[in-house]
Amino acid sequence: MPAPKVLISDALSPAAVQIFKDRGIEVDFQPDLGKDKDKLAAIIGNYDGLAIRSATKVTPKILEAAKALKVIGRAGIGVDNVDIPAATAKGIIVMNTPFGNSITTAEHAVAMMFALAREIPAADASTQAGKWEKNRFMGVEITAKTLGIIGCGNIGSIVAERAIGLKMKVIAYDPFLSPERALDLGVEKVELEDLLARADFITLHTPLTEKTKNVLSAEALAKTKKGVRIINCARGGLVDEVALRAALDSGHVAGAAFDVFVEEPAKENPLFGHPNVVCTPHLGAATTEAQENVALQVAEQMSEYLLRGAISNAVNFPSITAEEAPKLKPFIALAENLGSFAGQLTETGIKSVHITYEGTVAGLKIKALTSAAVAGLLRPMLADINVVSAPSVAKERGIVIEETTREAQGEHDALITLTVVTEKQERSVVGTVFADGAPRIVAIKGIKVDAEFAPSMIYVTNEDKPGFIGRFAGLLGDAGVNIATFALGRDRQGGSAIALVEVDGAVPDSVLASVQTIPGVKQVKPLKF
Ligand SMILES: NC(=O)C1=CN([C@@H]2O[C@H](COP(=O)(O)OP(=O)(O)OC[C@H]3O[C@@H](n4cnc5c(N)ncnc54)[C@H](O)[C@@H]3O)[C@@H](O)[C@H]2O)C=CC1
Ligand SMILES: O=C(O)CCC(=O)C(=O)O
Repeated sequence: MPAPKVLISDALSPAAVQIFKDRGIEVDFQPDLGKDKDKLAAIIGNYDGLAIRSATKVTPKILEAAKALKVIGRAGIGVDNVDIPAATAKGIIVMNTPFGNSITTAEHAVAMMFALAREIPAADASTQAGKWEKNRFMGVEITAKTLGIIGCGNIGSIVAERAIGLKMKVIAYDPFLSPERALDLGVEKVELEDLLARADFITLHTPLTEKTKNVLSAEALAKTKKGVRIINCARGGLVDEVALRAALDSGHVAGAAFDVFVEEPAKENPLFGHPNVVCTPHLGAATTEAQENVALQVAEQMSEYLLRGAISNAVNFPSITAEEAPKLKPFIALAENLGSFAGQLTETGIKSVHITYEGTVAGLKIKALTSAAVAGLLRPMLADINVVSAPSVAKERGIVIEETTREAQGEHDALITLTVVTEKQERSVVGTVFADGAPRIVAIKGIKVDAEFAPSMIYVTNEDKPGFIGRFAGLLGDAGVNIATFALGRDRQGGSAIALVEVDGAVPDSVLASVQTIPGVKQVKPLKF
């Protein structure tokens, strides 16, 4: 197999290039390419991996051209420059490095707080202009002041720890912060209104979502304490920039320090030019240490995925370690084939899917297996589905998915049972993986069989009556269709029977129609795996 190829289209630390090379991955380092979307679209089709920071915008158009792309690695935290639903729909794993730049970004927020409190940038400019304006710059102490943190996750918590060390009182608004964690951090968990009314400094550390957009709106700003200072080192759009400018102009807000802007690169901005505003060009993560951390980490993660199938810090797929990947592989194939078997027999809307993992397979990453089963199930109906996109597609369609794990109960060390409930019926199929690594079907609708999945198969359900096998084999023989393997099962003598037959090549419709006329035959279905 040729070595995978990775494109680095942003200014990552060169440490990443070395990691890829050391792992035997071909790497193309073009740090300015991300800014030229047409050039990126023209060459992206050649790569298995794309490593980026924030300048590269991975749009549906880029993804459309990315025919071989398997993984996008963001050397940083925010993945808002990647169209995740579009990448997911194409089965592309999107990874980030959730911790590598947190300390650095928290330190930037603290630096911005000091810059505001002591007007350092303006005082620096004035001093270097030879003005020596000792009386112009009257700062404020931060000791004993209240810091309001909006979003107390990785970065917010580090800011909280630092601020407590600086003898500030820290209050935090974060609906997902548990009371125990707040207690551990030594912060007071409050509602937004309370934070707005009490904070002397407010710092934002949430992602930009529908809920957090303009969390500091004109209305919210009006509820803040007069003289408040606001710091945003998270994402542009968390604060209404126009409303903030008005609050600065009126003197209600004493200062604002912004690293991130609604539009970036920010060439013009409502905040620019105000004497009490400090701005940096999205430098939160810009330290040697952080850039080295995230570059090394993203290169390691992408290499592990491309070479060993291990997934970590993916925002659109469960994590799988390099040790788990080879163990999972045959069960992923089994789950996908069981799903495909059920999907090919399903002709009405699917209401729910129940998957039972039994024995050793119950100890594996069942989320990944469920994704594979659902992808197999929906593929006969939806051509573009893949293991990464399957859960979200199922959710959009209102299909309920349930998983159960339990210890081995019968003769097999590991079993997967897939039960699909449609508008008309319930169908279940059971499979295992034998020691040779080949996935097999071991029961259908409660009837035992033993068959491997093959590229071309015929599934027949019939009444268990003498003569069926002879006639069936005769019809196939007369049509020149060779039978490779023949698996039979029945619930009881004279009851319901099934046949799962592997044939060489496709079976003409006319032959299937003839099989359907054999007395006692209920259903005949060609299957492909
Ligand atoms: N300026 C820069 O260069 C950098 C910016 N960032 C940005 O900083 C932000 C925070 O990053 P992390 O702390 O790593 O993320 P995180 O995911 O660890 O923390 C985010 C926190 O926001 C909270 N949150 C979510 N919705 C909320 C809401 N509606 N109201 C209040 N809180 C809410 C979450 O519960 C979570 O605790 C991200 O947007 C990230 O992209 C990160 C690194 C560098
Ligand atoms: O790569 C950068 O400089 C931006 C970092 C950032 O915003 C993030 O990690 O979310």
